[in-house]
Amino acid sequence: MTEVIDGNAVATELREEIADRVETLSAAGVEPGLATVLMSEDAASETYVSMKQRDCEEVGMDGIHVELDPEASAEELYGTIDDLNDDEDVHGILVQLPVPDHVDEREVLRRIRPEKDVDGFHPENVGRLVAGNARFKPCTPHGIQRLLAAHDVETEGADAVVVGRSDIVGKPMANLLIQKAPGGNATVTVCHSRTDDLEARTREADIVIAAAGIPEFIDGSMLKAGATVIDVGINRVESEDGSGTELVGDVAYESAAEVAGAITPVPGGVGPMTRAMLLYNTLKAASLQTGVEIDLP
Ligand SMILES: Nc1nc2c(c(=O)[nH]1)N[C@@H](CN(C=O)c1ccc(C(=O)N[C@@H](CCC(=O)O)C(=O)O)cc1)CN2
Repeated sequence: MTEVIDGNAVATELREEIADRVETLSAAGVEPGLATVLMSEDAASETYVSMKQRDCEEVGMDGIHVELDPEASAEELYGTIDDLNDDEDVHGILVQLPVPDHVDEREVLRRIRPEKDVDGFHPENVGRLVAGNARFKPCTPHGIQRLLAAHDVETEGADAVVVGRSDIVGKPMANLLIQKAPGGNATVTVCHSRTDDLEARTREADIVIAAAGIPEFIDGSMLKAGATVIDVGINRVESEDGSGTELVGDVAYESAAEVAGAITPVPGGVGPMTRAMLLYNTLKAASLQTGVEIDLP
């Protein structure tokens, strides 16, 4: 029987533990604050940001939301980041990606103070992660590590294939999986659009992380029997009956579930964990910035 890895369930448990730590900080006079910045009219980005704000409310964090016109200048966005960097009540800053083409994304990520960079995308935080001394692990790969642990999927000695090499998921995921640390010690292959014979690699893998951004790219014929399959894709496509749109992952779920030992659904798999790890990083940021120690969950 294929095990369904329920991200909503694991995220709910983690949120409860985070809410408990928020109370501890609050008793010490610290209210963790997360600022989200949206410079886009993309419906998906708007949804993700409002979900993040709702999550803050649920765990008792202070959610601050700034919305900028997508036509506004890059300088206006940089000014907003500078103000949030200087605001003592803001412990974490997240600029929802992607930003408009006229804005230099690298400059945006460099501009956020590394201590408030709860995405873990600032070059200093990327360097720390690669060196095995992460301040903030990027939310999606960290969430995947937590999901694997929650379902007792052993990474040590496992052959893992990461399909996708983005800065947000593929690269940090591969880095976390090779680290000499719990949730690491895997042998990792990173595949991408120029990889020859992708199937030959995925068929050898104990763990497949699909983060290519291509709807239903990985199917059952590409998997080893019993493999753990983690689907990072969130693609909105026309529904088969033509009645509207639906969300599908990078994995063809039905066909993959016939072969896999364990698999994440879309929605309800990796997405909720990405958001839960953002709360985790904000909690950690608040603790580090104020010197109030807590037991991170
Ligand atoms: N600054 C950042 N921007 C973006 C990131 C990021 O980590 N930091 N990641 C992605 C999108 N993303 C986070 O913002 C994200 C995507 C999806 C979900 C989620 O909860 N998905 C739900 C379904 C939601 C729906 O109904 O549409 C699920 O999978 O169950 C959370 C976060 C790009 N940008």
